[in-house]
Amino acid sequence: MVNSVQFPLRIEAVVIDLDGTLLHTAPDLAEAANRMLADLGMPPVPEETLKSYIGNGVAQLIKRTLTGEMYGEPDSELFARAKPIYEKNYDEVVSLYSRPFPGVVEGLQALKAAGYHLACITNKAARFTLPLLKDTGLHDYFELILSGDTLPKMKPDPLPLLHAAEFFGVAIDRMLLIGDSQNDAQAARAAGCHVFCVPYGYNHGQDVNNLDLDAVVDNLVAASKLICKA
Ligand SMILES: O=C(O)COP(=O)(O)O
Ligand SMILES: [Mg+2]
Repeated sequence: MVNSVQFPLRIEAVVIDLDGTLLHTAPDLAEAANRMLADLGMPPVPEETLKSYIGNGVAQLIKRTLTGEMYGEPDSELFARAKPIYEKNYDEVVSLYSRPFPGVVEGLQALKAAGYHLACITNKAARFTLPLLKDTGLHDYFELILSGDTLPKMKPDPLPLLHAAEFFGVAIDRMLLIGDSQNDAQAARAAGCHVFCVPYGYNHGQDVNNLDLDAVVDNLVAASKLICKA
C-alpha cells in the first residue's frame, strides 16, 4: 500500500538495505547454508526456499534452514553446532556469486553526486557485511555502515534508522530508507522516516506492493528521481 506523499520528497540522507536491495546475495547464502547442511549430514534446501528465509539476520537464517519453518526453534545443541559451521562456510563464499542488482551502481553514483548522506543498514553480521561491500566495490559510497550486530537491535526495530539520522544530524523525516522487505518498511514506519522498496529483492516470498510504503521503485536510479536535496 503506497500512501499519499508529495514528490519529490525533500531528503538529506539516504540509507540503503544490503541483501535484496544493493546485492543479489541469495546464491552465496544458499551455498553456505547447503555446505552447512552437508557438513551436518542433512539434505540441501533449494535456493528459492532459502531466499524466503533471508532478512532477519544470520541466526534466524540458520534456524529456518535447520527447521524448515520461519519461526521454528531447532534443538539448542544442534544450533550451537551448526552456527560456527555456517559462519565458516559463509566466510568462504561471501562474495563468490554476489553482485549488485541492475541500477545499483548508477543509482549510488547519482545519489552521491546529488550530495545526500549515504549509509548502508543491514541485518547481516558485520564480519560478512564489510568484506562483501569491499569485494563488490560498494563500500566507499557509504559514510556509515550499520550491520545486524553493530547496535543492540536490528530491523524491524527503528534503532538503526534513528542512530543513522542522529549520526548525520538530520531530522528523521528528511531521511529515506530504500529496502526490499517488510523488515525495512516496519523499521522505517516505526522510526518515522520515508521508505521505498524495490520489487526484485527478498520479502519472504511476499509482494512488496502490500507493504506500507511511500513508493515501490524499479531500482535505485528510479528512487533518486523521486527525491530532491532538502
Ligand atoms: O538478514 C540478513 O542477514 C540481511 O538482511 P538485510 O540486508 O536485507 O537487512
Ligand atoms: Mg533486504
